[in-house]
Amino acid sequence: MATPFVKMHGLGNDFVVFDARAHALPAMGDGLAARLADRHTGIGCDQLIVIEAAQNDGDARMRIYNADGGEVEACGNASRCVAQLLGPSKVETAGGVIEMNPAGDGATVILPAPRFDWDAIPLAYAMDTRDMPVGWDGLEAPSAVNVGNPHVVFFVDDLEAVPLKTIGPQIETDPLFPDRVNVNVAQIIGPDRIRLQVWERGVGLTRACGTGACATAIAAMRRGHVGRTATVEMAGGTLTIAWREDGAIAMTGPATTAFRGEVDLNAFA
Ligand SMILES: N[C@@H](CCC[C@H](N)C(=O)O)C(=O)O
Repeated sequence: MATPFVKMHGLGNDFVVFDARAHALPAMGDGLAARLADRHTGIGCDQLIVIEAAQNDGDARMRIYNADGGEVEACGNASRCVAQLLGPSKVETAGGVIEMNPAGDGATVILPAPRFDWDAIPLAYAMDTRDMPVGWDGLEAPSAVNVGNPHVVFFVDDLEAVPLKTIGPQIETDPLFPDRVNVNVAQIIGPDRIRLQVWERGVGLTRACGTGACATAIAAMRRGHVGRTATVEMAGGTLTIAWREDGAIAMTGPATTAFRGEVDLNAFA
């Protein structure tokens, strides 16, 4: 039986979105999400998104699967895409409730306040998460932030000089991060401008990472590198991140529908 999906992206970070409220879906665990995400033998995407009925007071629930098939807590770029599909709403995720405010060809989404406690990242043992006394091959003293999902952020003078494709997977799987981690390498290029490259947990290098942009901007604000609003420039484009007075994070940027299709999920079982 054919199941409809929407192929969307936020700045080139791409998603296959299913609406399980309208069409019953098989469980995405057990490798189904990874098979659908495969760019050679599946539909192809960085993350697979399933919209479900809300479990609490929200309007819907969003479940997120990385390309490796692992279910994760948050996805910033997919949140803006889901905002386009659902309209103004509150959406439950494993990383907290996200407020969706679609506008034009994009959205502003409000993420819960960032967490900095070492065991909320989580890290394997206690340490200062603003200036962590750790390093890997020249990448030193990062910050760690949980914005629904775990991020480590390195500030460097020359982004191009960092071999993130090589060092990203080493840091992602370091025992310091028991849930693994998204690895952000950032260069401050102005009082309110940051350049960023992200090695995403469970995916690899992506053209943009919404939660990475949030985590990086928050880490830069916490260190006093930028003010309470900053733009974050990535290979796929730019997001604006504001750390609001109430502690929540507002992320603004585009959300694009590439095409709509149908897939026989039995073929991927
Ligand atoms: N692309 C995303 C992040 C998706 C989840 C991440 N790879 C993780 O494992 O936490 C974004 O736009 O935030």
